[in-house]
Amino acid sequence: MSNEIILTEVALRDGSHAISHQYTVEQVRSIVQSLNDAMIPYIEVSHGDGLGGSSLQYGLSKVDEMKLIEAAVSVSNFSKIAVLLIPGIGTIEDLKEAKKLGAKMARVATHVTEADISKQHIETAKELGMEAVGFLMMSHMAPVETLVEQAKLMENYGADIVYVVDSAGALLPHEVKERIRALRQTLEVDIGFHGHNNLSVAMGNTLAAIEEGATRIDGSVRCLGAGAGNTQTEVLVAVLDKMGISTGVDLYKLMDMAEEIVAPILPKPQEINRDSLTLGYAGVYSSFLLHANRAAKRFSVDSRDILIELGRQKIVGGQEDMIIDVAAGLANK
Ligand SMILES: C[C@H](O)CC(=O)C(=O)O
Ligand SMILES: [Mn+2]
Repeated sequence: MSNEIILTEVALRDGSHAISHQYTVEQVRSIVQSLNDAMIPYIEVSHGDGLGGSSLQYGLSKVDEMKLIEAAVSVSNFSKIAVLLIPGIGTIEDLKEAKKLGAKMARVATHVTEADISKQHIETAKELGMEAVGFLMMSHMAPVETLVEQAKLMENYGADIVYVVDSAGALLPHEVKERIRALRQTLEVDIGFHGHNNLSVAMGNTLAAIEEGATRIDGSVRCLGAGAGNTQTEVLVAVLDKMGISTGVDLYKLMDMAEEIVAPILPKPQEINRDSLTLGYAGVYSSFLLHANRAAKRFSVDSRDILIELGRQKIVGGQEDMIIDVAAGLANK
């Protein structure tokens, strides 16, 4: 277990799902400024579904994400700005534009069995002089051997770090352990973990990942992420400090910004309610939560039934239109 952990704050990307992609330039500026003051090493800024995500399918952004990235870069002299890119949603051109605006890290995300589509994006990120991260989403859906094989592909393409991403918040601590352990035994590069708190085990999963050798960890202040949110960054910093693990982050400053800057912009406190619990229970992509809530209202069906059916059909990111399909199907039954 390492005694140093490098954190990436994801509220300005994963949290975009929770606020229906309505971040303003002013909000991004004040959040980044205060995260920078608290010495958070990396801050991710993009549409919730990554560069190019603003669309009818995924949800329209209030403000062009390039403007948000530009604002973030303009107020951070310590923190590095990261962007998320899902090949097929975001393009190489989007990545070049983000790099031009000052983004330093590209996190290239694919479904856990589809790492091969990340090749040109990881290679381009490296050619552009960016740090490249391979981000294997919905990691609960593949056996450990497949995860290892896919992570190895990302490493071979040039990724500096490969993440196990528990997009559905469905993994339990022993499952995180076996995944991180297997990656640690196989890969040369750093291993990361990104959790969601739908089953209330994001913190336990994160600590399990760290125990097995993960050194790059994601969190969101006030759990501002999709579903019930991510591992809560300010809590994680406190817990790691108690364990003698250094993050370099100023805990009081992080607590203050969470309370005074982030809490007031939450539409409602992030909590595990029956819908977010169902995400973790059924193994459904956390960003489907608000889409399922809207579809449930529109078709007068129980959102839990929609989520359970999406889990049964193994619907993954990029198939948001299936949420409507499933809801309409349930309404017709
Ligand atoms: C596009 C997704 O929201 C990426 C992510 O944060 C996850 O899979 O979890
Ligand atoms: Mn996430």
